Amino acid sequence: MQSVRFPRSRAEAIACDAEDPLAEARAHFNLPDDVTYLVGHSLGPPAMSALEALRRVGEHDWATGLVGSWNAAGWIDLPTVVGARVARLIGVPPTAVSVCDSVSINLFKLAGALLSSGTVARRIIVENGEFPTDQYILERLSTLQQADFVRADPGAGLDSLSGGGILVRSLVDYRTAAIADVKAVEQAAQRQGAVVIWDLSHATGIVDLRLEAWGARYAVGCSYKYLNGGPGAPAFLYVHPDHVDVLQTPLAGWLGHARPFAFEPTYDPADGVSRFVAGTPPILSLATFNGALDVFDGLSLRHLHDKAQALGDLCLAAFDRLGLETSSPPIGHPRGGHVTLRHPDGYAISRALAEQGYQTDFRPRDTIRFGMSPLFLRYVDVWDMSEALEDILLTRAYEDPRFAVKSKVT
Ligand SMILES: Cc1ncc(COP(=O)(O)O)c(C=O)c1O
Ligand SMILES: Nc1c(O)cccc1C(=O)C[C@H](N)C(=O)O
Repeated sequence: MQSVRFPRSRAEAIACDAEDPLAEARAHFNLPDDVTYLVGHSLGPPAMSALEALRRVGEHDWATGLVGSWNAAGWIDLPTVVGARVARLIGVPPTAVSVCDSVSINLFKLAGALLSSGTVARRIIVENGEFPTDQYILERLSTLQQADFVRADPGAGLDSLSGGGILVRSLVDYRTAAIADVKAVEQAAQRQGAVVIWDLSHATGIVDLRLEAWGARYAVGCSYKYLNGGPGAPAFLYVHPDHVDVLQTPLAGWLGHARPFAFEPTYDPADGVSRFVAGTPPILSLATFNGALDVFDGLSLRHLHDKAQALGDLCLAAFDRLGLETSSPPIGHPRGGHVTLRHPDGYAISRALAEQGYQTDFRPRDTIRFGMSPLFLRYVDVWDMSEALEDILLTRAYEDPRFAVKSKVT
């Protein structure tokens, strides 16, 4: 599976970088010299092409083109134009994706539309341990729509599907980076007359997704992690074209209307997944995200995933050597783009690492996440980080009281 050697020394790590078929992608980014960025699983850094798009949309399209840019710069079509680019990365037809709103809102719209479609039992199943917004949004939606809400144990969502319903599942777990077997879950769900909405937030741009081939019909996901769309960039929503016509979004906004500029008093849904665009898109963010996607042109998701996997294995080997515990799939086993380290002093250790320029993040109660974004991270970065980690643990530098003070965003 991996096209790279496993480095056993710093020199070998440097040699791996020299042979890396993705090495040139790093030149698309302009990261600060004193930072090793291991948080691409939370907020991807800006590619130069994203910053250029942001400048262009602000200084040219908005400043000069003014309102005419809705037509001249194609703003009005951006949700579907950018959607087609995302579609390639998740393995679905180009017309099957709209870029709009946040993951939270897209989940609400999609699950709400399915609940009222009459095509599936009025029951939503979410596993405990799913990303909190998924749990909150779906529980509230169930209350609003008077549907059953079922909380399943982690990994047991499928067991709750007899009788049908809507299972919401992350393709890559936000804590452990474990990857779901989409094809198997879809087959099991479809056997029971149930449907699955996939949350692709931690999967898009890092896993070689083939959603259509795997039988997946519905998904949502964000753009600001491995796709590097920028903070607050709009999310996306996928519905397979064979299943979209029966869906009515509960947020029937004018830009999801078949003829928005006819200004008709009653709602008539647009064709296809465009009906899920509710109100005016955040054009500055959407254009920036469009620019960010240039980096993926001509790149193979397979290569990206293989490199993330190899970097993660290197990191896990260091944890092993240091006697540290992980909750991520072990060396050689498929996982998403990050690896975890579990330690009772996890927060303080992540702060101590940050002070040396190694940025990671922390999730309660004891988990540090190390993002392995393959577009800009080098083998030598992971090697050096593991040496810094070893030093922090040996000297107990993390016990400095400064590192106990929690910041608002961790
Ligand atoms: C799996 C998952 N779903 C949803 C979200 C949140 O989505 P949003 O803030 O776009 O609603 C995140 C991260 O923020 C996430 O990791
Ligand atoms: N979406 C975020 C935000 O608005 C602020 C800070 C972090 C985030 C994140 O992306 C968290 C992330 N989804 C996670 O996996 O924890």
